[in-house]
Amino acid sequence: MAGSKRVCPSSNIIYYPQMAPVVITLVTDGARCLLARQSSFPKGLYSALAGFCDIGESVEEAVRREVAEEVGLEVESLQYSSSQHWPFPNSSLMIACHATVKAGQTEIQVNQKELEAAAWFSLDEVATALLRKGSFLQQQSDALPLLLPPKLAIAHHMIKKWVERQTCASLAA
Ligand SMILES: NC(=O)C1=CN([C@@H]2O[C@H](COP(=O)(O)OP(=O)(O)OC[C@H]3O[C@@H](n4cnc5c(N)ncnc54)[C@H](O)[C@@H]3O)[C@@H](O)[C@H]2O)C=CC1
Repeated sequence: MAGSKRVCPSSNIIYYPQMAPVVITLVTDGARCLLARQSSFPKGLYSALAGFCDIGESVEEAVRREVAEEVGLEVESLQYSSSQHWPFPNSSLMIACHATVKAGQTEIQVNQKELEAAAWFSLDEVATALLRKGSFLQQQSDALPLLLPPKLAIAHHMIKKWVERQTCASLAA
């Protein structure tokens, strides 16, 4: 039988492990993709938009709400991509989606409470950053090159998939 649990010996109440669903969305306007950073990220690092699902929300509703809340954009269409267990902060199920916004409605309004910065990046910029093997800790100068999440993160794979789709080519794993 699948599933872990603990039973309280005095009350017999069963406790099951908790896992929080998180949507992570790579937004594109067709030609560019939108990446964002929090002030806690290593210098130069940008990632896809992530946020915990609220109680009662579907994945689709969570994606639309997070994109609107964090960067003020309206999702036109979205597509589930893949998922990943993520142990931080205490077990999340990362649900990765690709989303598009309308070509004429791309002006970003960064929610400063949640993000330090967000910007559109071209295919060239992102493809070059994917090939970069820099260490986050070595970033000292103010003129920082774009850095992307490491291969263990689902965000990396979403960004790589987007580049592959745009170029119709497979990139090295
Ligand atoms: N695997 C990957 O590629 C990536 C994973 N992540 C993960 O996604 C999660 C969400 O990302 P962010 O919104 O940027 O995180 P965050 O750390 O900025 O969390 C935002 C806020 O959500 C609230 N929250 C709501 N439900 C929560 C819960 N069940 N557990 C903890 N906090 C909860 C808290 O108040 C927290 O301050 C984080 O755990 C982060 O590590 C984020 C980006 C990439």
